[in-house]
Amino acid sequence: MDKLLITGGQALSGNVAISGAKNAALPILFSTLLADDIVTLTNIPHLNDVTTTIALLGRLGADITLGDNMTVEVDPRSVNEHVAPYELVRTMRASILALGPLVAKHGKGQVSLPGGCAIGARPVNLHIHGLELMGADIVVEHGYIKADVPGGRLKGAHILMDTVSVTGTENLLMAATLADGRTVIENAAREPEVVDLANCLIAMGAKIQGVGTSKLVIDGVERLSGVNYRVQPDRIETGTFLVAAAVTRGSVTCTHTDPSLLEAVLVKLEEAGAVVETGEDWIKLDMQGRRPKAVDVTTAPYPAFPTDMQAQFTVLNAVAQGAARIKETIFENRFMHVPELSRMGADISLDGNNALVRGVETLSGAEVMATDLRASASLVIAGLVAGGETLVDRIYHIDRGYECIEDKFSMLGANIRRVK
Ligand SMILES: CC(=O)N[C@H]1[C@@H](OP(=O)(O)OP(=O)(O)OC[C@H]2O[C@@H](n3ccc(=O)[nH]c3=O)[C@H](O)[C@@H]2O)O[C@H](CO)[C@@H](O)[C@@H]1O
Ligand SMILES: C=C(OP(=O)(O)O)C(=O)O
Repeated sequence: MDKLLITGGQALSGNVAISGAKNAALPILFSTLLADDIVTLTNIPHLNDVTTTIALLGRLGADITLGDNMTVEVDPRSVNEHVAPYELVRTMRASILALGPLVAKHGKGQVSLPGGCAIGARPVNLHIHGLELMGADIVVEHGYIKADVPGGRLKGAHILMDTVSVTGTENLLMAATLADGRTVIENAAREPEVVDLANCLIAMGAKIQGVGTSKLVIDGVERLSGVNYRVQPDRIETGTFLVAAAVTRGSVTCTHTDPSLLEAVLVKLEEAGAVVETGEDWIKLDMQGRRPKAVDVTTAPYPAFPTDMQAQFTVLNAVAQGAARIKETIFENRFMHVPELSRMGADISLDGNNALVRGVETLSGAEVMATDLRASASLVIAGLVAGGETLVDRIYHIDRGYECIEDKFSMLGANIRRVK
């Protein structure tokens, strides 16, 4: 199993090109199932989750061609299978996004219940309930969600989401594009990845109003066409590199990104003492050799501070001047990086969904275990600033969501390499 070996102590400096967004690429790849023609996607990141999604689309019968520079061409006309099997779904929760398109386009679909996940229970009741309101008959048995639409076509419905759910909104949005009549999704997620998906669907011919707001109004159409679509930059990868720059007291410019997607994160980095400059598609962070100041963080749905940046800010606070509180409001078990950071010398007390982090002068390198995607990223950042060597085990989590992470950090001057 691969591990990352990091010798800490270098201030990061230079430019890093940000990849396409994992959490936009995945729903957009699944949305190709809705089309009647070839969909060509660009800026698709080279990640394990993307490979899994492509394998899943292929298993359903789609014809997939990989081009240069991570261009993916999906021809969904050959789809003849409607079951997303456990062996593929278990590695990636986003597989649930096959359900809405299958049911909308083919009138039936079966998706294995995504397996247990490290950061919380993550039920899919909102996905199921929304599809039921649109007329699908759904049973959950033998570990599968089995959906069938009497008459073959979903009907428009009024759906009030109990909780803001990103993939829940995406699944129902995709389903509604081909339903008969109007669907209204209230309390919809406003995350940029939902917006990117909606824009792709609109380019395919979908009729969607309220994009980027908490009320989506979708008038179903008979068919969606093929399209050429470029996936937006990854705001979480961007934020991860910016925090790494801040923690190592360096100066890094993220290119090929979009500062407008990271407002809450940039505000917190400035509060921590970083000098942040932005252009249309770049962000430069300069710590000017100074130690960051501790910043309080509360995670919440977009446009508030993202849960996917919480672990990285835990590390920032762990080496900052002062103490700060981190409150996680989205997932009930998203502090698994804390015991590992404590083994590296961090001073963090946990109380339910609150962490009190008291900054220490230095962390010390240790063997640590990656437990989930962003927790893993936080351990890498900790390794970059710690004294001595850090060995991060179980980095298959990182490979789900960060493209060539060791190459990108190496180019910024980090001493990091992949070992077997
Ligand atoms: C592939 C993808 O895009 N993953 C992102 C997505 O995950 P994901 O879409 O799984 O997260 P959700 O937005 O659905 O989860 C938000 C909260 O709603 C709860 N919930 C969700 C659905 C449901 O049917 N019932 C229910 O109770 C969840 O347990 C959680 O407490 O949004 C999260 C929140 O921004 C991010 O951390 C993930 O990186
Ligand atoms: C939690 C994440 O992903 P997933 O929803 O795919 O587990 C993430 O991207 O941080």
